Amino acid sequence: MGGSILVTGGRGQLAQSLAKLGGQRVIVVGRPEFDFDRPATIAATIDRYKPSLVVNAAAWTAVDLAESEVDGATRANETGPAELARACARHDIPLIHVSTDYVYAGDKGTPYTETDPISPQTVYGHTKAAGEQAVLAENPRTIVLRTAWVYSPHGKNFVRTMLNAGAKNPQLKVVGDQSGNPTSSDDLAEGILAIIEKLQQGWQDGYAGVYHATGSGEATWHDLAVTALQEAAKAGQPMPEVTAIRTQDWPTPAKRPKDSRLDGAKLEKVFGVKLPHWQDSVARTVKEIMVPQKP
Ligand SMILES: NC(=O)C1=CN([C@@H]2O[C@H](COP(=O)(O)OP(=O)(O)OC[C@H]3O[C@@H](n4cnc5c(N)ncnc54)[C@H](OP(=O)(O)O)[C@@H]3O)[C@@H](O)[C@H]2O)C=CC1
Ligand SMILES: Cc1cn([C@H]2C[C@H](O)[C@@H](COP(=O)(O)OP(=O)(O)O[C@H]3O[C@@H](C)C(=O)[C@@H](O)[C@H]3O)O2)c(=O)[nH]c1=O
Repeated sequence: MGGSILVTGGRGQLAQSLAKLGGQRVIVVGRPEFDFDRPATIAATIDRYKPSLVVNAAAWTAVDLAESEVDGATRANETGPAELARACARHDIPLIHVSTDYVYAGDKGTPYTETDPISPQTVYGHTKAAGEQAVLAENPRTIVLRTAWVYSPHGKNFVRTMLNAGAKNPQLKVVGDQSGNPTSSDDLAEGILAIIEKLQQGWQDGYAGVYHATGSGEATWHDLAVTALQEAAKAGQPMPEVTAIRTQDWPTPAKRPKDSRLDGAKLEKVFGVKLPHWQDSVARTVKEIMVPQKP
């Protein structure tokens, strides 16, 4: 398996991190060339590039909007990935498909392991859960990575939202009763590249299945906001007052899991991959965001 690595989701956080860190082997495709809303583009892209492995980093990630845009979310998160997995299977191409902590209900009270039952509570979670099942069924060489709370210096993510909000407002309110594992998009990309290196030594049947792949350590959204804003303050941005609020005080169309912490032991055991602690990675990411722009 020495050929190219095809990454879908071109302008997205994870695809951009893989493009940055993966070297010349990585080919990134995005819309309009590769579009889950136009299913003919899926097999056509595989036939065109004939990759040795595919990473599916394309998805509908607008959690609240998915509640009212069920068809679009279903095409991007379920039926599109199913077609992609079929196209890969026809050519024996391994597929790494990225999924989410939002497939869990969030009421377990301790970190989830991969054998715990899933119980999505939102359209986004349902479509991602159905996508996981579909890709695993369509291609026997599929690895599903459930990640969570992804942030990066680019794109739309909670860390950037907080930095922008903190630059404009002296007071912010952020939920402090939802827990999870913040994950740097760059760290996840490094982890995926390490998995691919292992796969290059030969596919083993035991590899197929679901893995948790998140940053080490846990946080509430309030913890994440405070850490990001403290790092920004070190670079000169005024530090706002950040009040921890309850979920019911920040109503959203889609219900977020209360506690979606994921246990990453399986990924470490099978592939030797453990992602860095979120606090270190948030500090690095905020520094990257705060670099003064050249005039
Ligand atoms: N962001 C997060 O916090 C988390 C993400 N994940 C999962 O990680 C993966 C990567 O997420 P991330 O990089 O943050 O996502 P982004 O939202 O940054 O990027 C998603 C990409 O998917 C593309 N896309 C959306 N719909 C379609 C479609 N119908 N056809 C083709 N491409 C499409 C978008 O294209 P365009 O630029 O053209 O709009 C975008 O480039 C996804 O599977 C996501 O579910 C899991 C947990 C947390
Ligand atoms: C912007 C903001 C949000 N919140 C709350 C709302 C919500 O409960 C929580 C997170 O907000 P967001 O809507 O930004 O994050 P959200 O879109 O729910 O993030 C999720 O995205 C998808 C793609 C995933 O797969 C998940 O792992 C997760 O990262 O913070 C505040 O309390 N204050 C704020 O100022």
